[in-house]
Parts: sequence; structure tokens; C-alpha cells
Amino acid sequence: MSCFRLENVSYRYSRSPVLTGIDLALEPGEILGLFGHNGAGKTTSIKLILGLMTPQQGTVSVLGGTAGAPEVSQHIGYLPENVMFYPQLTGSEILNHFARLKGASLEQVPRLMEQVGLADALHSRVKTYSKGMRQRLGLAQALLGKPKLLMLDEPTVGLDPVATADLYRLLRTLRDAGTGIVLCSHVLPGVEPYIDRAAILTGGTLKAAGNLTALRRQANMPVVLSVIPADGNHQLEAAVMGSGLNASVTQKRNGSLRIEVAPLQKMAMVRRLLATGEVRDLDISEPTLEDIYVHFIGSGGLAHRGGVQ
Ligand SMILES: Nc1ncnc2c1ncn2[C@@H]1O[C@H](COP(=O)(O)OP(=O)(O)OP(=O)(O)O)[C@@H](O)[C@H]1O
Repeated sequence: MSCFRLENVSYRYSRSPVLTGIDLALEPGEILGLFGHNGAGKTTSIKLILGLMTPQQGTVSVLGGTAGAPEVSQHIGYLPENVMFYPQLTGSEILNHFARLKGASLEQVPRLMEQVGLADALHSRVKTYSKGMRQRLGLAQALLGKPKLLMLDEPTVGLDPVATADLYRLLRTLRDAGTGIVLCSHVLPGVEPYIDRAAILTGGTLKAAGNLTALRRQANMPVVLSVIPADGNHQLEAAVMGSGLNASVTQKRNGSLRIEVAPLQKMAMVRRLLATGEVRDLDISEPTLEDIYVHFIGSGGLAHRGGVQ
């Protein structure tokens, strides 16, 4: 049973469509990164899965049932983008309150606070919490009731790098225990090792979805070889230019060469370079998730990154 399945989903708030023909699914034990510029439709997608809104076209099924149905919603954890709590209450009081609303056991509250690194702040009022602590309290709230589907909207906002890495590690533990997780973000640095698949939204459509290998194949972006010549650079440039391969070469100030080559010709190029006997060292850089994101979003998407539509 999929955690959720969107089939040919379109949604519009008023006139202009926000999502058009979206097909996307999440399986248990999987972390999906949902990426897109400001206003791309990430939160709208989450709201459709939560059943807060109904699409004008297409179907949304969640945990084998209907989005928004009480028997489905009790198995969903959700961390909204701008999490707010009543400042006079303590962390423990807040989680107890949400646990009652969700019909979850109150006994898990101290353990959850410990899991998100807030054990010492259990009985402190939220007004004394830092931004990162409030964000972690939001995560603990989302984890109440051991959700089968966890949806996190910009979960790393306000977290320092150590807390961000802690969060990703915690998500991996939950994933390994079978939880399906959606991580919505426009912050890509650092997230790559922690997600199983990425979905890239722009202009209301899903531009690409898959694991990094599949996305790299789809993007067909060049691989970059950084070569340090052994002794001067006599034949290397000529070897690249005369290779007949789809490649370009530039010499950097420090004398090293930057060679861009089509992904399927990477090994052929490496063999040619090594055959010159002039390679002292060689580094291979595949496109990162950020490179792939920029590739699919394109300049039109980048123009929207400030939220301009
Ligand atoms: N309640 C609403 N009424 C009308 N338009 C809305 C509403 N909520 C969102 N929109 C519009 O829908 C589009 C998608 O918004 P959404 O919040 O889903 O984007 P997002 O990808 O989550 O953006 P961000 O990264 O900035 O949070 C935007 O153009 C936004 O202005």
C-alpha cells in the first residue's frame, strides 16, 4: 500500500493553475525530497495529500484510503512551514495537547522530546525556546502517534548545521522502520545523501522525479574531470580535442585542466587521458542534486526563486 498516490492531479486556487497533471507516489520506507522554487506548489501538494483541499482534476489516495478521512489522518504526521505554538505553555504541555487531539498516547511525549534533543527543555515554556528548538518541537509534534506518513515542510529552517544533520539522521531511522517521508524544501545543500528520490516541481508541473542516478541520466549533464598534469601539459589538451568525444577542455590558473564530457563517454575519456602518461591526479565530479535542480528549473524557474510569479 502506497503512502500516497497522486494521479493526474490539477489544482487552482482561483484562475491560474498551481498544479497541472501531477503523477507522484510515495512508498513506505522511502524519503522523497519535493523541491521547487518559492510558489512552485510544494505546500499545495502537501495540503492535497492532507485532504485540506480537493483537486479539481485527478485523484489523491493516501494510505489506501481517502485524503482527509479521520482513519487516514491519524496515521499522518505533518510539520507545517511556519510552526507556531502558544508561548506560555511548556514543550510537554504542548505535546500533550496535540497528543490528545490526535488520540495518541501521552506516554510517548518525554521519549519524543528526547528523540528531538529537547529532553532538558521538557518543562520550559516555549517562549524561552530558540527558533531551532521550536522547530524541533514541531518535529516532535509531527512524530506523535508513530505516523506511517510524515510530511515535513521546510523542516531545516532555523536549524544549525549540527541540528540539521541530526534531523536527517532521525528521518533515516524512521525511514528504516518503514515510515514514508516527504521532505519539502528549496534548500538543497546537504540533503542529497539523505533522500531516496527527488521530485522537482516548476511551473505547476513535475519536471523530473526519481533517484539521483535516474535524474542524472535524464538530465544528461556533462561529467567534470579535473586533471592535474604530471609534468607540464604537452599532450593532454590535444588528446581531449582530438578524441572525437563530446567534450570540452579549459586550463585553470593553477595549471590543472577542467574537462567536461558527456556522461556515457566518461570512461573513454579517462582511458585516453591515462594513455598520454601525463596524468598525475584525476578527480571525477558527477552533477550534484543542486546542478540537476538548476538544470530542470532553468532560468525561468530561477527568476521565480524570490517568490515572483
Ligand atoms: N490560499 C491561497 N489562495 C490563492 N493562491 C494561493 C494560496 N496559497 C498558495 N497560493 C498560490 O499558489 C502557488 C503555490 O503556492 P505554494 O504555497 O504551494 O508554493 P510552495 O512551493 O510551497 O512555495 P514556498 O517555497 O514559497 O513555500 C503560489 O503562486 C501561491 O501564491
